[in-house]
Amino acid sequence: MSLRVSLSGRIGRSFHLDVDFGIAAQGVTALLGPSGSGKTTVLRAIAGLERVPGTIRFGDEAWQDGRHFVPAHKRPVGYVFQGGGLLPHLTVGRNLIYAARRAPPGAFGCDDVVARTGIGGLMDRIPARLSGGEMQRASIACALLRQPSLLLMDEPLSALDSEARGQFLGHFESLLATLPIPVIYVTHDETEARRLAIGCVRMRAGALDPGGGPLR
Ligand SMILES: Nc1ncnc2c1ncn2[C@@H]1O[C@H](COP(=O)(O)OP(=O)(O)OP(=O)(O)O)[C@@H](O)[C@H]1O
Repeated sequence: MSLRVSLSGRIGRSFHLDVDFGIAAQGVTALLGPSGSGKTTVLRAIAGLERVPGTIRFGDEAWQDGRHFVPAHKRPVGYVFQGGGLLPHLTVGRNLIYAARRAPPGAFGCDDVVARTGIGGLMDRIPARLSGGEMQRASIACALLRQPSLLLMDEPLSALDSEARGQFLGHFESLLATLPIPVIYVTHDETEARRLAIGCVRMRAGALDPGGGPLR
């Protein structure tokens, strides 16, 4: 299902967000822009974690409009944060069970998700014993087991050094390309966006960047 986002309002004392864009029903869309341009705020608004005036529609459902605001826990959204989002006291396997137990029935089976993310050998590890790349793969697995209809990723590779990032990008490329749901991938790295995404939304200072153009 496609997503339509139209938001306009002030965040805090001085930041004004004003965006209007749609993304395709499938594939990866990069949300690109310099630091402080409002990318995370847009992602948080889509997830229902931030209230910004405007409308957000997913397929024929209104997640927010002038009258309704669907709370975060009722939006079928998976969210992968910069440093991962695993519960630190649980092993990877227990994190997966925890994520799956709280989810509705859906398209992503446990074996399929473990195979896609390549984390079969990590089940008994606690998050503190994972590398940055392993942490991100396990976080993606947890996000998918929550059976999202839309996956949001906020600079998932930013905590990795450049060597790990290079190694991980290839794996990530095939993982994201085969997901049957739309993905919004926040980054300020044009190369990363070009490798992973089929389209992009560019932001600058809280608005869409009119001079941004397509991925290059
Ligand atoms: N809850 C808030 N209260 C006040 N200001 C906020 C809030 N959330 C974000 N901001 C401000 O909004 C602006 C955009 O922040 P945001 O994190 O969305 O940018 P970003 O493009 O994701 O940046 P980065 O790439 O550095 O993560 C910043 O100036 C930030 O200080």
